[in-house]
Amino acid sequence: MDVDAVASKVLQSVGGAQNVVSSTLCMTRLRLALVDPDKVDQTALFDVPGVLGITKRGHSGIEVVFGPNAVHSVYDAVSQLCGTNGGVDTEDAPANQEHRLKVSVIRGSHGEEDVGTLVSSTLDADDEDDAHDEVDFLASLLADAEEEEDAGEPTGRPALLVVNGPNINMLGIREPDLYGSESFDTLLELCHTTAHEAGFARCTCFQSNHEGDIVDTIQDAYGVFDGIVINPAAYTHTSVALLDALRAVSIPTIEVHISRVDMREDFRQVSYLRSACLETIAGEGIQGYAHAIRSLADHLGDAREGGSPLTPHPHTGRG
Ligand SMILES: O=C1C[C@@](O)(C(=O)O)C[C@@H](O)[C@@H]1O
Repeated sequence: MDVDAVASKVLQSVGGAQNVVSSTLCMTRLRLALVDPDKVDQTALFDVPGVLGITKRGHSGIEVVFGPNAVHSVYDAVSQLCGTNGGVDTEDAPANQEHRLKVSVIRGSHGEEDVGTLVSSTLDADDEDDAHDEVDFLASLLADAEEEEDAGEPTGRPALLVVNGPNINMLGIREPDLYGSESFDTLLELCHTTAHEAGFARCTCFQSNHEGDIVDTIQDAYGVFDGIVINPAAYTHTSVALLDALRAVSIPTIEVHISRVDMREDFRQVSYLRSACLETIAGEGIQGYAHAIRSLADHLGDAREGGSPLTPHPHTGRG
């Protein structure tokens, strides 16, 4: 990944360096506070190599998820282009910069010794198996980003958008008895890994606590993404606007819920979006997203084999 190019594309997509008030980073995300949030071109941001997801923050903040490896170098490059040093959220930032440089080494060299040492000192994994899984995941993200960047032309494989509604970013903290103890970042990793394995060329994850932002994202997906997996969260039970947005773009969509909504309060039994979705998957924890992604891949594959046209894809030429 050419980090300078990535940083410059990120800045262009958010309205230029002059639109950035401050940049900070945490373990996996670049956090930008903006002068004018309307200048963000979300579609362009989704297209930046290495971007795993986007989360809106309040009125004028945006978080761009790069994963624990790439985020540091992108942050440095962004800070340089903005002429700021930004700041580090010390709560969850790694202890020192040496570690992140080591992480980038694993992409090329998979010498067991290097990896073991590297991981035990950087990723805080509980045991060696976890550490190796984590390394494999990081390496696969880098490989994906590079593959996309190098290809620079249509792959013929579909692009996936994963949308999460309000409070899903609180996974792991939020009512763990209902939603499990895995974090939102773990969910993002799962979506990326599964999408890659299922044959998607690209997987972009978006989360917002605001209904209008989700409507905008679904509209912007038209002509850009071939399939959507959505957990509308509480908007499931209230939002005609999200239903209309899905109908407007008519992109094949699967609805997913972490908990068993059908066994909960009466008001959760209603889904305004269900009629615009191919399928609803509920009660499988975060693995429900993996199920939904695989099912969507099957559907898109069947649609192609059966000769039914996928959504036109003027942007990338896919579909
Ligand atoms: O926020 C959520 C999460 C949810 O969509 C689920 O994933 O189980 C179920 C919704 O009722 C709730 O408002």
